[in-house]
Order: sequence, then C-alpha cells, then structure tokens
Amino acid sequence: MTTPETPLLAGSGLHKSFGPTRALDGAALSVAAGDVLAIMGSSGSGKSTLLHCLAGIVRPDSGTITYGGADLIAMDDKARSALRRTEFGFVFQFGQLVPELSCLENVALPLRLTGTRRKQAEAKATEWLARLEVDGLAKRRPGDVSGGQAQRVAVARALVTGPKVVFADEPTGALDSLNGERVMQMLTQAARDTHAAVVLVTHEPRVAAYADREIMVRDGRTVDRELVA
Ligand SMILES: Nc1ncnc2c1ncn2[C@@H]1O[C@H](COP(=O)(O)OP(=O)(O)OP(=O)(O)O)[C@@H](O)[C@H]1O
Repeated sequence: MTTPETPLLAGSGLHKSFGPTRALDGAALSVAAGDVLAIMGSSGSGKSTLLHCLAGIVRPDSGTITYGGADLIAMDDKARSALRRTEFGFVFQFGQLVPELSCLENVALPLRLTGTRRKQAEAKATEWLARLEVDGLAKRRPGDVSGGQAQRVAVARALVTGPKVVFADEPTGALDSLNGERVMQMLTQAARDTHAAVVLVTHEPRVAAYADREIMVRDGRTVDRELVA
C-alpha cells in the first residue's frame, strides 16, 4: 500500500446515509500533493458520495476530513465555497459548461468569480484552451462543439485557477474510448505539469490506469486496490 506521507486531503471514518440508504459506511482515504488517485467500484457503491464529501459539497453524517490540515467539516458554508473556488477544480461526466457562454467565457468564469478582471481572465483562459488544443473553439458555444471537445474545455475550466485538487467524476463517461483516452491524457498531463492532485471517480479500469493509485469502494467502505487484485 502506497500511503502518502503528508496528505493534502484526508478523510476517515466517513459515514453518510440518504434516508435508509447507507452510501458511506466508514470510508477513508488520503491524497498527497500531486497524487493522481482513482476511486473505483460498482454502481451505487458510494464513489460519488465520497468525492462529494471530500470536495466539501456534501456534509458527511460523521467522520473527519482535513484539507491542508484544516477541518473541512467544521468550516462554515462561506469558507467552504471559497475553498472550492480557489483550491479545487471540478470536471463532471457531462462537462456542465454554461450553454449561454462561449467556450472562452466558460473557461474564464472561475477567474471572474474570484475577481480577476475580464482581460486578464480571458488571456489566461486562452492559454488553457490552447494547452487542451481547443483554442479554435474559443468563440463557439458548448452546444456547437463535440462531446470530447466540450470535456477538454471543461478540463481547461477546472485547471485555469491553478487548483491544488481536481475532482473528476466519470469525466469520460459520456465519451467514446478514443476521446476518453485523449481527455484522460490531457487531464493527467496538465495536473502533473501544475502539480495538482486528481481525485478521479471511474468504473472503467482503462481510465483508472492513468492514476498513480487506485482504491475500491464496496458498500460504502474503501479497500486498497492492491489488496483486492
Ligand atoms: N442525493 C441522494 N439521495 C438519495 N440517495 C442517494 C443520493 N446520492 C446517492 N444516493 C444513494 O447512495 C448510494 C451511493 O450512491 P453514489 O452515487 O455515491 O454511488 P456511485 O458508486 O457513485 O454510483 P454510480 O457509479 O452509479 O454513479 C446509492 O444507493 C445511491 O442511490
């Protein structure tokens, strides 16, 4: 088992129920700076709930989560959303780009939300679109680009603020295998270049192969992949 020595993000003893459904039942994991971690497991095992807890989107019923040594659960909503805007990036299965904005405006948006001036935000967004090789799409709306292109724009948007952790929930789930591979290559390369950690939820071994480490979630509990294989 490869346990990071100084975790950037760590959760332990995490429990979360939705009514009678026990989504997390004692899950634990830790992520070091720059670590690319895949969370695997069958449908309904609790992967997304675990990611949402670690990202401060869902509050667990019990357990502890620390980010950079600070207690994430004890933070008030304002502090937690500030943390999400400045320290975390997100990529979801269906991109979730804002349909009314151009691809460039979508990538610039996280910077605008933290007070960066338009010109500066758009210059940075242009750089990131070029890194993801979709700079030709800057003026187009998300509805006018392919699924693979939209996910590359979503990766650019996730990384534009220089996050310390990128949370990716089935980022290739809606793509064919070739486009999925391309998105994974670009996401992991960009994360390595910027020393961002990646917490990746996937049920596809081919996608998990891009990670440094894999953990399995079974019935809301985490199991080290190497012990399962
Ligand atoms: N907001 C919610 N309300 C009610 N039940 C929920 C909610 N979110 C998750 N659950 C339930 O919790 C369990 C774990 O769900 P979760 O989405 O974390 O699993 P998953 O491993 O990510 O599944 P999948 O691979 O299908 O996305 C499931 O039984 C799910 O139906």
